[in-house]
Amino acid sequence: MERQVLRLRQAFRSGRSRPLRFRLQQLEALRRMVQEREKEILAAIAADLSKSELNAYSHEVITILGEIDFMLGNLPELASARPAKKNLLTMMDEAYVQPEPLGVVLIIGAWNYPFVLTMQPLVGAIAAGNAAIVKPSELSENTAKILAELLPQYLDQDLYAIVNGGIPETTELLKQRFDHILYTGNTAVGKIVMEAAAKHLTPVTLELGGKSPCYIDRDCDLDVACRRIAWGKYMNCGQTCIAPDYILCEASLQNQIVQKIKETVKDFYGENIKASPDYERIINLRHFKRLQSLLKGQKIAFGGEMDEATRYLAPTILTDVDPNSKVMQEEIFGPILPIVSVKNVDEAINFINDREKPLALYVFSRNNKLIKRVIDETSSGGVTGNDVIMHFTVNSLPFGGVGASGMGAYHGKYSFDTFSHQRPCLLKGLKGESVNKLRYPPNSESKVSWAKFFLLKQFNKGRLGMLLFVCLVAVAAVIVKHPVRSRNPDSVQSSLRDADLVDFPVSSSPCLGDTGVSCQLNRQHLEVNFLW
Ligand SMILES: NC(=O)C1=CN([C@@H]2O[C@H](COP(=O)(O)OP(=O)(O)OC[C@H]3O[C@@H](n4cnc5c(N)ncnc54)[C@H](O)[C@@H]3O)[C@@H](O)[C@H]2O)C=CC1
Ligand SMILES: CC(C)=CCC/C(C)=C/CC/C(C)=C/C(=O)O
Repeated sequence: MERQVLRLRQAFRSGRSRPLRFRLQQLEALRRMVQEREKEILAAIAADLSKSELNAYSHEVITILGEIDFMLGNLPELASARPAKKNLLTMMDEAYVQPEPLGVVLIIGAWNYPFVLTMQPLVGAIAAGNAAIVKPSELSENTAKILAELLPQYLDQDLYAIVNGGIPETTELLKQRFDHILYTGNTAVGKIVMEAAAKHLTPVTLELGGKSPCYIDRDCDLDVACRRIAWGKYMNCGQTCIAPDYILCEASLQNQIVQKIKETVKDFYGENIKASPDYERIINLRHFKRLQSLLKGQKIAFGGEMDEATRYLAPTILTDVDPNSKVMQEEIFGPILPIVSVKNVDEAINFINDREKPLALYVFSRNNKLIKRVIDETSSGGVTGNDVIMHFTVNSLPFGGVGASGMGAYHGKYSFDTFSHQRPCLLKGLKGESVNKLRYPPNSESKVSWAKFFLLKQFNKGRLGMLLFVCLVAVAAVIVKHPVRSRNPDSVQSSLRDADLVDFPVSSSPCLGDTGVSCQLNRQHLEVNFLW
């Protein structure tokens, strides 16, 4: 492992991954890989999650193609330096923020969307100019295998590597020094990753899980709400990090919701759900048994059928769920939908705030004010109002958790930023020492006042602004000097001590050219003396 990371680091040091042209070529190669090897990729995802190839395409491949296209279209702008605002002391200088790659990054993916959760971060890492190691989940072994086969055929092998294996391999990888780690998976392993990263002071993005609540208001189109919730809950057999985990609603709505979701499930998957190509299976026996145990002692209002041999668990709804029961203590990550009664929206808000911050929050209502209120009075990684999951698909929105549901974010521009360092650059010339005097020792009250004047003023108006500024100073000089002199010339003259004067090198202004003009500013009387 150590050697592999070293090899990538050497390739990164060579500077090969930095030029825009190279990054664009690699992203195009990745797109070619997805297009040319689509069949193999879809077959692998389908095998891992008992998913139809059509669903594998719409759940995973579309997102990656969209992300690559976004980067190809926006990379020149994302990677270019951005001019920064300046203060009076630096107005003659060049100030900008230059995004730069971090170095060698590690991407650890989860099994539930095994292609998108490894490839989408990789697109960001390549776009930002990094070298990267990708570690797919061992639980989605077919996708892990096909990625190990395909990535080296399309991408630069010295810069991008794939490591397959289980906990021992990941543990070994985590001992190495990386410049960033993006991990997707459960919270317990998230802590392991963060602890390992801390040893090298490596920054982390943690894409974790949690229980994403779904509040249904009394004033709502229940048909629409239930259809959308059923789609997001039972997609991928509930194994979606941002699936609505449970429903909060007034007790009077419970039976209608059960009825409407039941009808929707029939519309979606037919009478024989087991035979539907659109209904997936639980990833493995361990997760199947975990889900089975969550049903113990619960009132099953719908579903509940299961088949251990094929790891089939029917779309299920639990009613009158006790908030203290096991199913309400951990992320469900399966097709079980508990309904918990609350008296009103206030109780729903308190219920949410009494628990860890979730990865997603959903609110259904005709009343936009109520939706905004729930958003304002709670916290979550992301929110969709009157739908579920869909904020994930908008790549101009950052995707990530908060609190226990994670830290950092990615997708689109946010991926680029996650894998970049925003480097502040200030380029000064070697002239202007007369102004610099105010920061050189020995210090004085006067210099501090001038430093305040120069540093606390922003100046970003370009050459024309500069000219205007100089004119203003000149006008100020004329206006201030004459009236003050005529009122009390002695006090002005006596206050013109050396300590109060700062040379202002107008002559170094590019807009004035080398005129030899400079002026002295007197901080106490706003006096300007031109020295020709
Ligand atoms: N925020 C997000 O974008 C997403 C979050 N998730 C969350 O992920 C969870 C499901 O994924 P998991 O079952 O955790 O996936 P998993 O079992 O595939 O583990 C995730 C990764 O962690 C590694 N890993 C596992 N145990 C480890 C250990 N002891 N030390 C080091 N590395 C280890 C695995 O090799 C794998 O690459 C859910 O909680 C879900 O909500 C899932 C998808 C997306
Ligand atoms: C056709 C369509 C709008 C599909 C939506 C696909 C989608 C958003 C799937 C969820 C993706 C995902 C990676 C979830 C997760 O992180 O668990």
